[in-house]
Amino acid sequence: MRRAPRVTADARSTGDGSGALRRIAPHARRFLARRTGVLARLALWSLAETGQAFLVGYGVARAVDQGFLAGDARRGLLWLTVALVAVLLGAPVIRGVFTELASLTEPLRDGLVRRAVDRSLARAAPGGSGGTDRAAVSRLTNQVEIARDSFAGLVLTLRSFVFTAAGALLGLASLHPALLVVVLPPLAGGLVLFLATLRPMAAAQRRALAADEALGDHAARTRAALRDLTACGTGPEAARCGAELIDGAAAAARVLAGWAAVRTAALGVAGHLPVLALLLAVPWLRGRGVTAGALLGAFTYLVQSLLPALHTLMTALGAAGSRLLVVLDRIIGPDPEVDPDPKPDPKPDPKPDPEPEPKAVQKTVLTAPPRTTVGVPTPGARPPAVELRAVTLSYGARAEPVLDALDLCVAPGEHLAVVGPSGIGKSTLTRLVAGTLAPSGGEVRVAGRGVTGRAPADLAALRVLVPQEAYVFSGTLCDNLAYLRPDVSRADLDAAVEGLGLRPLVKRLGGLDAPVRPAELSPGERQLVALARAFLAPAPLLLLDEATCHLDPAAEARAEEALARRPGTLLVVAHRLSSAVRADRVLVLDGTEAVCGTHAEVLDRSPLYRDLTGHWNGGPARRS
Ligand SMILES: Nc1ncnc2c1ncn2[C@@H]1O[C@H](COP(=O)(O)OP(=O)(O)OP(=O)(O)O)[C@@H](O)[C@H]1O
Repeated sequence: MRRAPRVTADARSTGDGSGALRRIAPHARRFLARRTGVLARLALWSLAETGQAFLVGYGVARAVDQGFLAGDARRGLLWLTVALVAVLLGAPVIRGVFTELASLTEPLRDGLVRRAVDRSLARAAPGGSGGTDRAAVSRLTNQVEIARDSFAGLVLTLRSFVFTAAGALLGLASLHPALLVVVLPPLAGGLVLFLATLRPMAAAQRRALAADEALGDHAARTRAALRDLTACGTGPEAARCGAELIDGAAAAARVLAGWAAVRTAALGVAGHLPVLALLLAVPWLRGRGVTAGALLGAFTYLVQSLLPALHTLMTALGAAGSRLLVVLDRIIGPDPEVDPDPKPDPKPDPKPDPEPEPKAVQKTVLTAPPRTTVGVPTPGARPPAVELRAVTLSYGARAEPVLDALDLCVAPGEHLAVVGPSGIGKSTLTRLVAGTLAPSGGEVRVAGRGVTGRAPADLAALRVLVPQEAYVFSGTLCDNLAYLRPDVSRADLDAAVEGLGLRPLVKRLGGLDAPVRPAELSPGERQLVALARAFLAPAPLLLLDEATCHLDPAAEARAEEALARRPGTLLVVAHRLSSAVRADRVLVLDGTEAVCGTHAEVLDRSPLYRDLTGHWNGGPARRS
């Protein structure tokens, strides 16, 4: 997998925009990669803006030099008409741009709403972190709209700035290269000054949003508990707490306003200095043969094209850009409900990066610990239970890979937990190992045999995959349990029932030979049946893809321990910390960097794992 520079887990909490950027970037790349057609059409419309920007200044310069100053008023008017037509052409161009823009912003809005609803439901559902997700209302309404509007504004202005600036700078160069020498330095200086304010501004924006959500949450809680507060006489305390939150929100808004003022100052410098520089440099430019028309054209470029585009860009990037980053991070990034504003970890990262790999080989090699195997199996030794060699998986020809050059080696008998944020590729990995999905590149081997293209019956002999939604068919309970091993003995069946904790269900149904009506089983019971069926399967490798998500922690622990005791290898997509802690090793997928090791090792090496454990614990992560 590609290695990214190490970013500490607290980058998000300290409000550092780079942490949010790192989390958002893969999603953004995937989103844009799926819309190359729209982007190409936008670029085509925008090219017209380049021509328009070029013609406006060029027309004015030629009108003066070749027309009015040369005594040819007709020619002058003709060039001015060219400039005027260029301005008027802006209307159909903007119409085309807006038509394409909707194809970018509406899917973004729909995706964010889906994500916010999913997260809220996951929190509220049994097995989720529980509680009412009050901030969801803010995310679903206010924040999604902010994201859509900010994104639209950003695309509009970024695109307009790039294409207009290209046209204007081309025009300046075509009038006289010396004009660029005068105009470019103050312009670039202003831009750099402005860019320096972006990070602190994003941090201030994040704190303002967090304060806003905390206030909303407090108001909702207080309203719900009004009777109790009055009965217990703790109303004044709740009011004091509310007042503190209001003060905090006001302070955050003031800091934000302060940065907005600094940004406006930077905008003033960048917006006016080039004009001033051009005025001061007139004698020098005249000495270099710059004509009066070229000077007038240059002023037209500055006043008409470059500076308005720069002004809009700065306003959009400063306000919409930082707002978009912060809002997207709150909707897509780690659940902000868990840890709205944790304190930064005062301790420096105790360990440096593990031995860095040569830059040319940008992949992560994750081998089993030496006690079980070495990277390359020795002749005669048992092959690894699972082996991934430079495995890459993209769901589309031009889609960003979900897994990128991943190497992994799991020893026979090992228990590996796979963790990572939602949508990172955990199910994709299990499907690749199960052989139901072919990699775009690289090789997947189970027990030393390639799985790609293998017949279903052969695959069934190698592995069992238990997905989140367990399948139970009509028949007897015994039929269901013995499905993958029809010749199973009664003693083994009993061992599976005991081990997996199925006894209460067997009793309720009236014995192993009682008929099962799948609709009458709870999701947890269905999962237990599927797990017991996998427990009895002869295949040496067991793949559980969140297959215990409907079980309570105790039932999950009992089932996983039984499955780990079974001879064979266990690969579990974990959705609770306890599930990862039970495993021999944990594989953390985070899109740009995969880390594998024991729970303690990955806790130390992976900031994402620390974040996840913090989330699972219902509070900030602790180092063990
Ligand atoms: N059949 C598919 N076609 C296109 N994209 C897909 C397909 N299946 C998964 N994806 C995408 O691949 C990425 C990884 O998905 P995957 O289901 O492997 O993630 P995950 O880590 O298991 O997520 P979760 O924990 O939410 O189940 C996601 O962006 C998902 O939208």
